[in-house]
Amino acid sequence: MEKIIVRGGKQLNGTVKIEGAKNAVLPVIAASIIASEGKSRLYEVPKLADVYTMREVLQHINADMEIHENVVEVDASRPLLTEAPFEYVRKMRASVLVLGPLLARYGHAKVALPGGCAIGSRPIDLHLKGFEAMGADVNVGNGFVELSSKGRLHGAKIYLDMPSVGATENIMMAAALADGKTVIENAAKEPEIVDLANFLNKMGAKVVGAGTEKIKIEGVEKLYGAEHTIVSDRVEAGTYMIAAAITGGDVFLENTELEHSSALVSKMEEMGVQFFQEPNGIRVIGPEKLKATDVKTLPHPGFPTDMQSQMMALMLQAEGTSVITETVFENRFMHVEEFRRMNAKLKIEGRSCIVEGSSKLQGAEVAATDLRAGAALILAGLVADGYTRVTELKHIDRGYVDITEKFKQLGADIERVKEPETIIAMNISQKVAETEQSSIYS
Ligand SMILES: CC(=O)N[C@H]1[C@@H](OP(=O)(O)OP(=O)(O)OC[C@H]2O[C@@H](n3ccc(=O)[nH]c3=O)[C@H](O)[C@@H]2O)O[C@H](CO)[C@@H](O)[C@@H]1O
Ligand SMILES: C=C(OP(=O)(O)O)C(=O)O
Repeated sequence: MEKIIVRGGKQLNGTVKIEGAKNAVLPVIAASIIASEGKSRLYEVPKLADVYTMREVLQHINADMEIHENVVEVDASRPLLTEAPFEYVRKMRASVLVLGPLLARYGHAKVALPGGCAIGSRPIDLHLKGFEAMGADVNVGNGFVELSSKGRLHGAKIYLDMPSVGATENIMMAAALADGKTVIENAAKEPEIVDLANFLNKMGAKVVGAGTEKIKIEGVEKLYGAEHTIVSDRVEAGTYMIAAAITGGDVFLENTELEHSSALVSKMEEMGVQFFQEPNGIRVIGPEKLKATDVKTLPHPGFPTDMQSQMMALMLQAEGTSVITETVFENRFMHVEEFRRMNAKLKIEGRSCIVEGSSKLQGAEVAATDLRAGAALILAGLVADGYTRVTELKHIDRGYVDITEKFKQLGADIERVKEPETIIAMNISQKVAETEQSSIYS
């Protein structure tokens, strides 16, 4: 079994490069299969497990996707299959984003229904409501959702009961090839939605209003391959902002901008953290003492749920009591139990978690329950006494490129080890490791 082992107590300083966003690249790759002519070339693609899963999905349906370092090329000009089985959806829910493109291009799409996951039940009813409004027949059965339309989809006015990111993306992609005009009301406003709209427009689509609550799409007959640079990952950036803050360090985040992280930055400023926008990135300086604050997760531009667990790690070090309220997902507090294993004082009341600050965190063996929870446990490990061993790294690998190397470059005592090789591979503070060996590996 692989583990990330962190020894707390190091202040982080230096520069870290932020990758292209996972939540932008996945829909953009899905959109690239709408192009029946020409290749798409994508830059700043993060080398994440999810990107490789997306390649498996594309290869399964007969599209060609090549990854060369941070550049991805997609050629979907051959006839495609229109079915994606459960093995991909199980690994990565974003596989459902091929529904809109396949339906629009072929009038048929069949994808395994995603189940619930560690953060909630996550239905796709709003995606289906949108497709139905555009003229698709929707059949759900035997663990699959099957969509079909007689001829081209038609434009429609679609109101989303909540601003779902995935539903907005799927509907936008389907509407790009539909006959007539589609209007999505109460659309999601995330920067990743804007990135997808920009890519679709480069492919020949006519999308306006992305980033606002009303998106208008005038359908066209054909889309073409296009070149695009993926927007930078605001959640990866936020994770390193918290790393700087929690260790009282000074970190420069290259390839990111404050504008996409306003809610997080405001909250961290309230806690005493300083931010400086510089030409090519953001400098973050942690204070000597952090102040408590309260946070409620909301759709963008509200505080992102994908930063909730990392924020909890930071609040555990603040002076005073903080409250986090999770409104986006119904069950995104699985990390609370893991933090408690590190001696954190946390109490869940309904959709809120009361976080007692100034915790003397202790290293422990803890499991990443989802990708952000995994990152949050590493952050807590940076300030805990002794060694924190984080397991279930497959979650972390879905969302973070080279997380161990990046933290090490900033000065953290951190290693990723395979269990049998643990003792040999550990070169973190070798002397201390030797003296504490019995407690670390017991
Ligand atoms: C690949 C990707 O981009 N993932 C992000 C995306 O996920 P995802 O697109 O799945 O998230 P949504 O915005 O769709 O989900 C938000 C809420 O709406 C509910 N819902 C959603 C669709 C639907 O048809 N019915 C319904 O009830 C969900 O259960 C959830 O409670 O946005 C989330 C919210 O910012 C982020 O945490 C994820 O990192
Ligand atoms: C929940 C997340 O992703 P996904 O929607 O891909 O599970 C995330 O990125 O935090």
